[in-house]
Amino acid sequence: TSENFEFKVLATDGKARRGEITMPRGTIRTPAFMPVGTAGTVKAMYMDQVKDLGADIILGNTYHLMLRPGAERVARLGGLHEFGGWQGPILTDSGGFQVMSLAQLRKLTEQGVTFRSHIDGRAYEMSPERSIEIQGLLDSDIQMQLDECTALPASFNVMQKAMELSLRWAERCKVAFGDQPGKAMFGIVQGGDNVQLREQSAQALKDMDLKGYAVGGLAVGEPQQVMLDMLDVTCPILPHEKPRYLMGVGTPDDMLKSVARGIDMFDCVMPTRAGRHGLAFTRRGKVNLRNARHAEDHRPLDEMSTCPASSQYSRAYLHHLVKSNEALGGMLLTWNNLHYYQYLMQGIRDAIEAGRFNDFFEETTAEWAKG
Ligand SMILES: CNc1nc2cc3c(cc2[nH]1)N=C(N)NC3
Repeated sequence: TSENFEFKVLATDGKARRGEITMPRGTIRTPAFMPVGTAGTVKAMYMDQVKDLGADIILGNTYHLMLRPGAERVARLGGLHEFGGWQGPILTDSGGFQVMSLAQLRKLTEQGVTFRSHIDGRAYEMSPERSIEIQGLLDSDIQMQLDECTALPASFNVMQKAMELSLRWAERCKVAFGDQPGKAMFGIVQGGDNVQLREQSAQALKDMDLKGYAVGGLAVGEPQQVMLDMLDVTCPILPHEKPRYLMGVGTPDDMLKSVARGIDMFDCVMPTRAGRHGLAFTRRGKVNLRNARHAEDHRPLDEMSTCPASSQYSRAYLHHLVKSNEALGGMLLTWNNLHYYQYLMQGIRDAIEAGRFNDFFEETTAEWAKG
């Protein structure tokens, strides 16, 4: 660990990077997958399990936590780490995306966004300054700028206005964040699916000399190739020696292809949400435990896995739990899925170090097809 925020690229293989971020609360091995802990909990998991399966950092959401239990309340209770029992680094999203996707009666101006809570309809306003203030009250280690997320498809003009507003908000967040050595504030590249806007956004954020850079406004329903094309444009402009975080991504396939284009950090609700809905990610592809074909299949999901959820329960039992909507079903599949995601990230990190990422990519995708 270090009293500062330091990112080092330890090895490269093509555009793929193996690195590490050292911070006071711990070291983040990259490429990294961050389990989503939206409301201060990784749903259906104990934090000890999350740690044991290899996660170095988790994600929390400003939007959800400011509505409930409230940022000032979390601060009075010692901050998010103390509150939820996660002692490693926490990255918090700024609320930009969640306000646009969850809140009601949103009104966006240069100053910020006003909205009503999707929980109880109470009115709130969120400015870049307030978002950074909330993330500070949560004692977040990596804080995201407040940005305007446009849904795709959108007109050039809409994407341009949102990208330019997000740049002005990045400046205001940088000022509001100030100088906090052991913490970081990341900018977010916007620009929709437009090459020029993406280039402008990345270049302008690079000139702000921030500690890290997220690529946002993607994984909002656009085809995977559009997302990958935007990475091909954005990553080469971003500074080599700063971490790159692709927000909201993604499936194992998304992550392999994004690592190949220079991405270092990921977060996605896929493994946890899919787990609660009966979908298992395994080294041999996806397994839908709702399917009747598992009803008398005594094999575990993956007998070779070191995760008990994957090796010590039959598919038949998991099928029964899922069909019966038993709490244990979501618990075991969430555990399996997060374990698989960390197993995949470990394989990616090892492969880059060994200079064999392309081979790993081929082997891994071929194994998924085996089923
Ligand atoms: C699930 N897809 C997804 N795309 C995102 C894009 C963004 C984000 C969160 C996301 N999640 N948070 C932001 N503050 N901005 C961009």
